[in-house]
Amino acid sequence: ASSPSGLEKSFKRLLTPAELLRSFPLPFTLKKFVNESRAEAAAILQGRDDRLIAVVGPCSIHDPEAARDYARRLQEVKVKLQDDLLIIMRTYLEKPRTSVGWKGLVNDPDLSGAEDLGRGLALGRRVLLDMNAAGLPTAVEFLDPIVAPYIEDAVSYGSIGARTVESPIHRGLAASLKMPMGFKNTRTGDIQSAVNAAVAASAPQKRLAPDSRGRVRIIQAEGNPDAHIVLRGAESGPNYGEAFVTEAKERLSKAGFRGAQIMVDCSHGNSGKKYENEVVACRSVAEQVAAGNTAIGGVLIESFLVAGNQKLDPGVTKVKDLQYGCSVTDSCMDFNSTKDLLGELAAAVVARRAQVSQSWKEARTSEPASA
Ligand SMILES: O=C[C@H](O)[C@H](O)COP(=O)(O)O
Ligand SMILES: C=C(OP(=O)(O)O)C(=O)O
Repeated sequence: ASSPSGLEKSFKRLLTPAELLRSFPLPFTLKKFVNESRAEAAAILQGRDDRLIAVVGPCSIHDPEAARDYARRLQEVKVKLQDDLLIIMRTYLEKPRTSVGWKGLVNDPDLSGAEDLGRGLALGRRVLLDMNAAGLPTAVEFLDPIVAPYIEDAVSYGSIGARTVESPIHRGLAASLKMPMGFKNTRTGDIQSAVNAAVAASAPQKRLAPDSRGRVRIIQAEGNPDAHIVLRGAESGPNYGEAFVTEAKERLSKAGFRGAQIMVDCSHGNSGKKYENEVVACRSVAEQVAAGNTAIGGVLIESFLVAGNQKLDPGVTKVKDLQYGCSVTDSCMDFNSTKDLLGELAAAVVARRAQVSQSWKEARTSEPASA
């Protein structure tokens, strides 16, 4: 095949989404599991289910074996706390960088700078299938819209990140994805951009996208019924406090969203990228929930087997020298701290449940999720 731009040397044919899905299919039982997990997350975000969503896992997946190891442990906690939390595993395969850096498993599966995207897509999809098979629904950030059809059937919760939240392309992509989609505030802390994105993604719209055979088509996106916002803090400081949650809720109401819950990302600007601060952010959320705050629908937590992070310089770092179970992107809390924190969040849900009146419950269940 020849390149449309004439750059034959860099032009390599990729499997179509249909071909990759045929090689690594999502079995029927897991398809059902994904659908059920999406529905559970949607019910929480609409306030019909009083649990919290906890999206928990490494900042990025770089070692599929360590991801499987982590998933086995997280699944036990998921089952134990399922009456109060819906635990979903952060299975982030694409990393948006502030300037340069490793771009994630899909872009560079060998962590070498070779950027073998064909292998990356296949490996990324297999990791998602493995997480689902281990009993964990998955969450990803959707970054490159071309990647989405290769993986989206195996994803139960999606995010549009702080760097792309204002992009009409990403808003349009979210409008056609079938799982609840969270929109982050910008890196400068602009919450309104996330609200605007949620409004835009809720609307039915036409967009250009490749179909499963790679042919570009005009797609009719239905609009995402569970678009919501995620407070992730800013360069200037955190925004997980009660005043920010109230402000976000007011902005959502003004934009016509009444029942939509807010998610709080305990990492990034809310932790200043230090895992120790993530714990502080998460405890604040737990306290707000325990005190009866009904606007909070969940948290995102960066966590791996061991605490901290390590430097990965693709092409320079020797992969065999990397520490097992330690993040190669943002710093993560370790598994034991994660387990304790999830227990605290579950206890906060129990406390909220005990004090939130029947009339509130009735009011929430009779409200539409979005106007
Ligand atoms: O979640 C991960 C990082 O915060 C994001 O990819 C940006 O990282 P960077 O600022 O190190 O590029
Ligand atoms: C990059 C991420 O977050 P944010 O968009 O909030 O920086 C992430 O969650 O991996």
